[in-house]
Amino acid sequence: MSVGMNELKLNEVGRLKRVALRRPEQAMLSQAKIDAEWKPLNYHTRPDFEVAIAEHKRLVEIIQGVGAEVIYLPAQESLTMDSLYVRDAATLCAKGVILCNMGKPARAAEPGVHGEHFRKAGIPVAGAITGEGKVEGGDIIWLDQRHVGIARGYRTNAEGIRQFKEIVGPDVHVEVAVLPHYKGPFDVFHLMSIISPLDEKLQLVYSPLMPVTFREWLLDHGHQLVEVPEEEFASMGCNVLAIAPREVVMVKGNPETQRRMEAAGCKVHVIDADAISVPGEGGPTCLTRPLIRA
Ligand SMILES: NC(=O)NCCC[C@H](N)C(=O)O
Repeated sequence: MSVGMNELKLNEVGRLKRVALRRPEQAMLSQAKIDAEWKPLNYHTRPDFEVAIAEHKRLVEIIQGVGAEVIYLPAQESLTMDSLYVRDAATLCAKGVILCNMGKPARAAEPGVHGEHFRKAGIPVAGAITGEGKVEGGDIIWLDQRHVGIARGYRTNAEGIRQFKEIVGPDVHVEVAVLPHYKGPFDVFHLMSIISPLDEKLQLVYSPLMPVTFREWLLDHGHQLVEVPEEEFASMGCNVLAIAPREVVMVKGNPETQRRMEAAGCKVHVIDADAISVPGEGGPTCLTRPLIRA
């Protein structure tokens, strides 16, 4: 089936043309807010506000380096500093943005703020996950226009997946990856914790925690896998943002993963992320909500 003229191109690897972010200044607001929130939100350590601002600026420069337009999401009283991780509150379908319904209760207000801002900016909102349905954007990867992977885990439930399928329609194959318990319901463990697309048929994966059916499905569809070594999983080696095909942003401290991606022909930008990624476990994919890709 051909892609209609006004359909969004759905993939996670095309050159970024438009992307939404929220700066630490609007998500974290101040060191006092960070100090009040980091433990209740289950962060590993206390992020430093000034370091976060500097690290985020560098990420933005890299993204703008491929010509992407950056849209900044606003601050809002109802948001916690988890709102830095803008990917999770929305996902996409061919007709526009789908607002999510967060599996982490403390993040419940985020999709509403995304929606309000997108509507004001003229970005089409095509649907929303509601009621008992839970979906977070980090649990969804679009492989192409007609194939999408979604995780069933602690952040995305069966009712959320049912609603997502209804919104994307019968022409899209939705492959469900049932995640393992791993560290339990209070940890953050998304589909994108174990897979990051690098190119159309090239995926960075952490196989030890991959559902067998999902891994086999990728292989059956001709995908090649670059493996993250065990010692680089906890340091977010597997959370890598493609800003163009085989051009990626990764968190520093994962040299073997970097070497393997370079051996697969990737250009790798390494960012310092001691404040914006490591404490809250949100890597470059979580920090960005791509809206338009080539
Ligand atoms: N897509 C992602 O993996 N997002 C990371 C979100 C981290 C945030 N501290 C959370 O627990 O939701």
